[in-house]
Amino acid sequence: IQWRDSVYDPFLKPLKISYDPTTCLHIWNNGYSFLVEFDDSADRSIIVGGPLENQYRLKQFHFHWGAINEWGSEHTVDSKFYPAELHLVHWNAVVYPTFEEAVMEGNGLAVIGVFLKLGAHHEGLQMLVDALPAIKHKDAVIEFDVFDPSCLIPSCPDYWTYAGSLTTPPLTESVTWIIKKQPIEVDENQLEAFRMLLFTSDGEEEKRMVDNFRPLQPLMNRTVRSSFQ
Ligand SMILES: NS(=O)(=O)c1ccc(O)c(NC(=O)NCCc2ccccn2)c1
Ligand SMILES: [Zn+2]
Repeated sequence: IQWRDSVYDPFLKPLKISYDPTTCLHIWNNGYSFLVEFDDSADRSIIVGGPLENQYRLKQFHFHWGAINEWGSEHTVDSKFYPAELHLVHWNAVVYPTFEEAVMEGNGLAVIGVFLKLGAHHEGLQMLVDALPAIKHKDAVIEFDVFDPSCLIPSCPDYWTYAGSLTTPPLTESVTWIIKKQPIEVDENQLEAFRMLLFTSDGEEEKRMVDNFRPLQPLMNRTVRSSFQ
């Protein structure tokens, strides 16, 4: 994202986020990141508005991070990397019967990206951090009863939005990206906790889960719109 090249779109609406914390199911290590998954069998945790034509259901959120604080995010702002980036993944259950089908279609997914910057301790994130030792290895999963992911979303309503893809295989061009302008602050211990996770299963030679971000890709002829002037 090059701030000066983004185009203010006055027709962009505020993003409306309504999450039900009791839809939280479990937290697990999938060997690429750690993710918190939600019950998406009904419209209980949804987003609507912003650049979106339909409402989208929350399915999971996960993070990408670096081995050191100099990099880790999958988006940059004026070529600046953040040490980590949160992705809240939603799918268009109005139009598609399943997430798997939505993944293959242009208006199938909406992912909210939130930058993490080094700073103050983040109380809401600490609940996740406290669970990480229990899911150190690939395929480890623990129950996670109640968690409200809106505590991880900055209060400032400003965002950039553009049409993009999944950042991991299958890399399908099905994502309306909504990147929040304001980062959330987390402290060094919290970032270090992410870096204690492993890509590897229990019993395998340990490989620390770090640098699980996709390299920057060319914007080509895409326009990034901003919801703010
Ligand atoms: N990183 S992202 O673009 O927000 C995103 C969102 C929802 C997704 O299902 C995926 N990708 C995904 O689940 N891929 C299947 C598992 C996998 C395969 C290879 C690398 C990482 N993860 C990525
Ligand atoms: Zn992601």
